Amino acid sequence: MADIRLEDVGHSYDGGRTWAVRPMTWTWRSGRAYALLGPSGCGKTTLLNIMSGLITPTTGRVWFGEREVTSVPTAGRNIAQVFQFPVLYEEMSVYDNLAFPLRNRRYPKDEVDRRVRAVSRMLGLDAHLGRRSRRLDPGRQQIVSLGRGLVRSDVAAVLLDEPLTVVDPAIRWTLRSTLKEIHRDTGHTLVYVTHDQTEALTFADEVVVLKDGAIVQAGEPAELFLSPAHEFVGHFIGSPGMNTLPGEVADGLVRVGGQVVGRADEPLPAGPVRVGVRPEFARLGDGPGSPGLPAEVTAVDRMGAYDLVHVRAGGHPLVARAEAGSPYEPGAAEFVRFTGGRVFLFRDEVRCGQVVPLNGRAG
Ligand SMILES: Nc1ncnc2c1ncn2[C@@H]1O[C@H](COP(=O)(O)OP(=O)(O)OP(=O)(O)O)[C@@H](O)[C@H]1O
Repeated sequence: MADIRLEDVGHSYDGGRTWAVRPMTWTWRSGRAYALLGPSGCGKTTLLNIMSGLITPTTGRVWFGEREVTSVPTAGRNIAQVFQFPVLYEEMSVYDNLAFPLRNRRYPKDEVDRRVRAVSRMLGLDAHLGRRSRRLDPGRQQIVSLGRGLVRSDVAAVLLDEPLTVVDPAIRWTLRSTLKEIHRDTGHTLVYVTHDQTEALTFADEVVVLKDGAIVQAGEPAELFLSPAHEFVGHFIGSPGMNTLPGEVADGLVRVGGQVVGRADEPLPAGPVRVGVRPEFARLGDGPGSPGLPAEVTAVDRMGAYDLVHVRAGGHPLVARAEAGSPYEPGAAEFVRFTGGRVFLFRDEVRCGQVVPLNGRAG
């Protein structure tokens, strides 16, 4: 297996008027499990199809290790692909469907049997191996398709395009951890397309966030949560997502609604900024001294495990997270303190700095 490298790769469906995938240079490292995460229409499937060879990109070159494959069709790329809906031979048994990709590559018979049974066991298909595939419900057929994608060990990559959509939500969690287990076992390079942050964060070693055809940030799940480099990542990841408040920087001070929140950690030209803080790092009740703002509670959502406290701070709505059963009630005046050194400044959606206490380090 080798890295898959996209060199200035972009794709337009309309002769260059708009880009479904904007020209990008990016490497999928061999053996890693990636989630390709983004909203509908951001270019995930197009990017996946460029890797698999279903689409020849409008610009740029695709490399599998030292081999350029830009114009090589799918069959010549040694890729396994799993789609949103089942793709299998309905008249064949589940066993034969799983064995098909191996027999096709002339794996020895006992190796075929060993691999089919290993994948079947992990995906919970043992009781169905002898059944004709068309007799299975669509969810289980999709699990067989997943098995077909994972059964070979010698593929350049396994590309999965929203593979669990038709699977019963109750078993999606189990399947995601099974996929991780299979990944650990085989060391495949996996690229898993999803628009669901939970799916991405629970599955991947690395999450690649795509917006409007461009990668805006890639990193481990914790990094995307704790240190969003782009406003979109702050909003799209987290539940609820990051608060963003319109603010101003002048002489190193950051203000929201005319109130000083804190100081910018590095020199920034004066002008508007957006101040981003996740609900998890917005705490009520402590006095000034760290970055923060006076706030008035407007509503409290009692979520069971925790409370979400809605406030107006500096004239803008903001959500803070509190312990379950917190004492806050609508109308109460509080101070919302930004904790953990995780208040970020954004300009043109891109992070340009951080807010720190007026005198001292990030609080
Ligand atoms: N065959 C096509 N012809 C023209 N435009 C297309 C075609 N396929 C996709 N597009 C457009 O390209 C952009 C990216 O689409 P793509 O399907 O890659 O996004 P996606 O992130 O996978 O979306 P979804 O999650 O809805 O499948 C969208 O604006 C889409 O309308």
